[in-house]
Amino acid sequence: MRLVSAGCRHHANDNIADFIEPGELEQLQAEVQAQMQGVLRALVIDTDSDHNTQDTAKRVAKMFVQEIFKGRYQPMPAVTEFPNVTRLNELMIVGPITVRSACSHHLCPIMGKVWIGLLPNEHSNLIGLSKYARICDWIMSRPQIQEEAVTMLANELQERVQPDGLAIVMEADHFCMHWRGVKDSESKMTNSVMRGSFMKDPHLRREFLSLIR
Ligand SMILES: Nc1nc2c(ncn2[C@@H]2O[C@H](COP(=O)(O)OP(=O)(O)OP(=O)(O)O)[C@@H](O)[C@H]2O)c(=O)[nH]1
Repeated sequence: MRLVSAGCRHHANDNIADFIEPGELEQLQAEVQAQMQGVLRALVIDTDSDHNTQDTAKRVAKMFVQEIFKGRYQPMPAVTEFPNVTRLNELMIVGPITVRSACSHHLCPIMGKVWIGLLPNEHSNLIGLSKYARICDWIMSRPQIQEEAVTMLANELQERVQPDGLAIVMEADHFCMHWRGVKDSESKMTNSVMRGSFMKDPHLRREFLSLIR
């Protein structure tokens, strides 16, 4: 309700941490548990006598809220920014960072890897290496589609680091294609975002792409 009156978008891959008051996340998880119990009932699973599913609704609610979709409910991880004192302006690459996400359409897992390339300038902020993986995990721990996930990650890094160039490549397995539906277990999705000097300079782009192979 507060989200609606504030005009705040709350799509599957949006973060709503600013609207969660202390104690509300526990209430939200309890509501997910109750609704999940209803889903199991609708699936005609006798959770009273089936010892394997007695606590499934509780486990699934905890998994959604505290684990696999935590990037919707928790604030962005703290990121310390350091000034670029030595004026680094060479290509740097972080990766492969492991990606664990889920597709917005079927809530099936997306498992993959991300590579991040940055060309800082003297005004850029440098952030600790582990923070790339933390920010990535925060963005990916939501129901996503891959195209929007890489754009969200790029926007977040652009804002923090303000580099001259930013490149992101993501390669992932989509279990909605492997496990169900078309059942094509070999195909992967690869996409990229190239900004600033990676867009303008084909040599830089080639150097990045050759180093991540
Ligand atoms: N573009 C894009 N599509 C995705 C992503 N993850 C899953 N999908 C696709 O989203 C589509 C959802 O399609 P629908 O036709 O509405 O659903 P469906 O009938 O269950 O589709 P099938 O998977 O073909 O059985 C499927 O083709 C999925 O493969 C993603 O990250 N990006």
